[in-house]
Amino acid sequence: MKQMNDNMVAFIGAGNMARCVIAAMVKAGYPADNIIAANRSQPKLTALAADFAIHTTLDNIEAVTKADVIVLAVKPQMMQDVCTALINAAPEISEKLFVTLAAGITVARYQQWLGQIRLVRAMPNTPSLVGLGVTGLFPSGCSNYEKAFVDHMFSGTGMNVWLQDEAQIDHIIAVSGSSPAYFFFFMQAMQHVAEQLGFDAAQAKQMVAQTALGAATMALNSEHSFAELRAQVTSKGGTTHEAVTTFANQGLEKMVSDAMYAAIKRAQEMAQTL
Ligand SMILES: NC(=O)C1=CN([C@@H]2O[C@H](COP(=O)(O)OP(=O)(O)OC[C@H]3O[C@@H](n4cnc5c(N)ncnc54)[C@H](OP(=O)(O)O)[C@@H]3O)[C@@H](O)[C@H]2O)C=CC1
Ligand SMILES: O=C(O)[C@@H]1CCC=N1
Repeated sequence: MKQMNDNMVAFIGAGNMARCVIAAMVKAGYPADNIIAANRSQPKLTALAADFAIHTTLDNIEAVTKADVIVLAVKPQMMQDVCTALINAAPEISEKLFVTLAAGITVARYQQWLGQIRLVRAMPNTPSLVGLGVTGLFPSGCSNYEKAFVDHMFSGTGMNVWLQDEAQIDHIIAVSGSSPAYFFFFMQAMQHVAEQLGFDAAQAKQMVAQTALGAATMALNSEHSFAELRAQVTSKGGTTHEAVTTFANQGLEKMVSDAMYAAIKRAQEMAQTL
């Protein structure tokens, strides 16, 4: 068995999420020399090589042939074509460990395309880029060493959550995979109003992001529930009460619930159709 950091990890697809995971791995001390990224076009590879000194190639087959661990990081709609091309060109890769980042593609589907592979479905999120992500992990057919390796591989992304049931991957998409976008949307709306109120764009963005960071840091370091932390801000008869009541009256909780269930429904639909 190799030492963990001696495994060669190949990313197939070098887009947003691959970059986030690679950044987290390298920052956590994974040797850049043992990471290779393949992409169908050059620009993102050039940037990854410049930023992290990893190996890169335009040839997916070259990457998987060199790898011990193959990370599938293309869009779900591309996945079947990519997997089929890989297995046809290099059937021996079915003995390697696979990790997939894709939403909405089940273990059963990968097995149709690639055979009885050992696979971890991973669901990271973009804050992995700064080591403050959450990654859901669901293993299928893996050894304890392989699970330990994947845990190690994602340790720099932030927080790993191992899942017992494949359906929970769709749930973690709603809770943490997609949710950075919810917070960015909320912050975008706040920035817009801050600008209407006369703050310049850069200042408004910084004030909103700093407040979000402060609130999240308080919550992470506090025993209090979100409701209790909210109560600490909300003076009786004061300004916060008016703002929060406006959210409540306009159905914020239902809107959040509807949005999260819509994300889950979409993942389930993708699992039926891809
Ligand atoms: N973004 C996110 O927040 C999250 C994404 N995911 C999952 O991660 C996966 C990737 O998403 P994301 O990084 O956002 O998508 P991107 O579009 O940013 O990245 C996909 C990359 O795949 C490349 N690509 C496409 N076809 C091929 C091919 N045949 N061979 C090699 N490379 C190819 C694209 O190249 P090119 O540059 O030429 O287009 C692109 O760089 C998805 O399956 C998604 O479900 C999971 C969790 C969170
Ligand atoms: O939007 C998507 O489908 C991907 C999966 C989770 C975040 N982005």
